[in-house]
Amino acid sequence: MTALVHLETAGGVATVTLDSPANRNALSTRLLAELERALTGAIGDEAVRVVVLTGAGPVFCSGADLKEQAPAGGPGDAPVTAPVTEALPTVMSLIWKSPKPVICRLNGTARAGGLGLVAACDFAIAPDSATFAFSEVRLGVVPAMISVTVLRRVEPRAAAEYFMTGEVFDAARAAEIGLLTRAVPAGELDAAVAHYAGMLMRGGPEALAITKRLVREVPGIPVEEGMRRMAELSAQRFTSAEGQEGLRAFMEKRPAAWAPSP
Ligand SMILES: C/C(=C\C(=O)SCCNC(=O)CCNC(=O)[C@H](O)C(C)(C)COP(=O)(O)OP(=O)(O)OC[C@H]1O[C@@H](n2cnc3c(N)ncnc32)[C@H](O)[C@@H]1OP(=O)(O)O)CC(=O)O
Repeated sequence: MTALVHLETAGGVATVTLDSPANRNALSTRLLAELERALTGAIGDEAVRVVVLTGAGPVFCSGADLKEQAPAGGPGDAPVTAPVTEALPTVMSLIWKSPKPVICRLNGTARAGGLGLVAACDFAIAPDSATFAFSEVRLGVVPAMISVTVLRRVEPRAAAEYFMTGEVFDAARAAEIGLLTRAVPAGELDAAVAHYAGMLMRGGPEALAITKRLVREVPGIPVEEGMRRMAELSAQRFTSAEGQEGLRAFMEKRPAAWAPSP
């Protein structure tokens, strides 16, 4: 059986590719299981500093596999199961909680569940020709699982507009509302991804993992408690082995020599 997800690692970057272009990389049970395995492998590999998630073909991801979810018959049939509801949250959580930064390299358009993956990633870069839609309501379902990641990236007015209308919007608008980090000309996509990956490689791996957690968690902490806890954390970091190496490298005018990723 041909794999639906590939994992390749080179120069500290693990690239995870959704490879089911015939159905536009729809999130089938099998694709999600392979995606979970590939991400777990990439995140757990101490040689990996940055994970890139991308897709093969013209579309990054068309969302839940609608053929797998579809009812088999007519009224009176057994209730339809929804396998995507077991696996998609697991995969989004893996990306969200990964101590390593995850860049989504959108090879093209994305819809619904695919946008849950996009929003789970720390960075998302797409060609300016890509289009987006939260098409769930038009199918009589809801953007429930993906709302957990999308509502942490997209500003509320835009989320209400696009969740409730299902309207298609372009990459420039997706960047404006916080769904994308950047929309770039298609020919500049790989250079943009390499640029971000290169910058991420320069940071201390532990510092990056902690900073990723801060971005997630600090907005939920009351201000006074946040001030106290972050001052403690900052003091710990200046005296940590990694912080000390960063400071020595600065004094000695050389690149820091980081230990492997946590
Ligand atoms: C997670 C939650 C909900 C969901 O995710 S619901 C999923 C909603 N997704 C959609 O509504 C997207 C449907 N697809 C499209 O709109 C288009 O295919 C596209 C992504 C815009 C790409 O258009 P393009 O013209 O490039 O391709 P085709 O439309 O000709 O499709 C080619 C081929 O692929 C099949 N296909 C496309 N999308 C899916 C899909 N999601 N599932 C299964 N199969 C799909 C399509 O049927 C064609 O197949 P043929 O056999 O060739 O006809 C809920 C929560 O958050 O809780």
